[in-house]
Amino acid sequence: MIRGIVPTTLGNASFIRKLGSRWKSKSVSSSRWLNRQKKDSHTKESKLQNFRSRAAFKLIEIDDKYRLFNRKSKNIVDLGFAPGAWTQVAIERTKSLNINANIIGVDLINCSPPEGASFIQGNILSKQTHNNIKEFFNNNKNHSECEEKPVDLIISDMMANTSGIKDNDHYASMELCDGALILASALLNKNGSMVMKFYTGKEDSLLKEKLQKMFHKVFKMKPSACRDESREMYYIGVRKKNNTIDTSDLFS
Ligand SMILES: C[S@@+](CC[C@H](N)C(=O)[O-])C[C@H]1O[C@@H](n2cnc3c(N)ncnc32)[C@H](O)[C@@H]1O
Repeated sequence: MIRGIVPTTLGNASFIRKLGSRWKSKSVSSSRWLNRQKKDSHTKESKLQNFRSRAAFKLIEIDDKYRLFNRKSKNIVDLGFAPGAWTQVAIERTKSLNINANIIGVDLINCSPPEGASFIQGNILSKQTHNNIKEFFNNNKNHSECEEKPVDLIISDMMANTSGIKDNDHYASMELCDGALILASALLNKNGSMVMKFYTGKEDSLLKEKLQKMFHKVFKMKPSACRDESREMYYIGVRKKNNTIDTSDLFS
């Protein structure tokens, strides 16, 4: 288990985009009573089912629809792991398929993984974190020699602390998605899949285009476990086209 790897500074990563002047100010929408009720019922249910957070239900819904966990899901990366509910779902779903999967959670904040998973503390916008993930799979081989890349599935629920300023939150989310895509281009197997959370805004279709360059099919989904007023949404990229996808193609 790798723990306590201190994140390197954001500025060190060559691929970090400069957000610059795109950051603009806008007001936040208020939450509605009905939504709060829905959230509360998921929170109660997550306690009943011993999930670390109600986020578990979002992944369960996505997987029920798109079957991300399958017999090939032997090596899984959970980006934005903390507090760990998605990893709990990954452990449950792979066990139910009789797969002894390597599951590694990655997060900026330190957090103990549930039994059956490992954890790296790191920033997805840092090259060092990508190297640490690669090293984890080099040391925990669970794939056949014919597979060129070590990862079969990337699940990303990453979200930076929201500011309430829609554009800022959107661009911060796009940056995290780019970090996840760069990881996928380097480590995800041909035919591997990916789910990523994003905060909706002007660059949604640009992100979709990048995913379409990498995956055979791309779907958009807002699980019912998300609050209606929330701008969070998920893209699901199914079956990576090639082992090697040049990041310069993605970002051109
Ligand atoms: C909504 S929470 C994830 C909940 C988690 N999926 C679960 O089921 O418990 C979003 C997480 O993304 C993490 N995060 C935000 N920016 C990140 C970054 N640059 N690198 C890695 N993790 C990040 C946050 O620290 C936070 O824990």
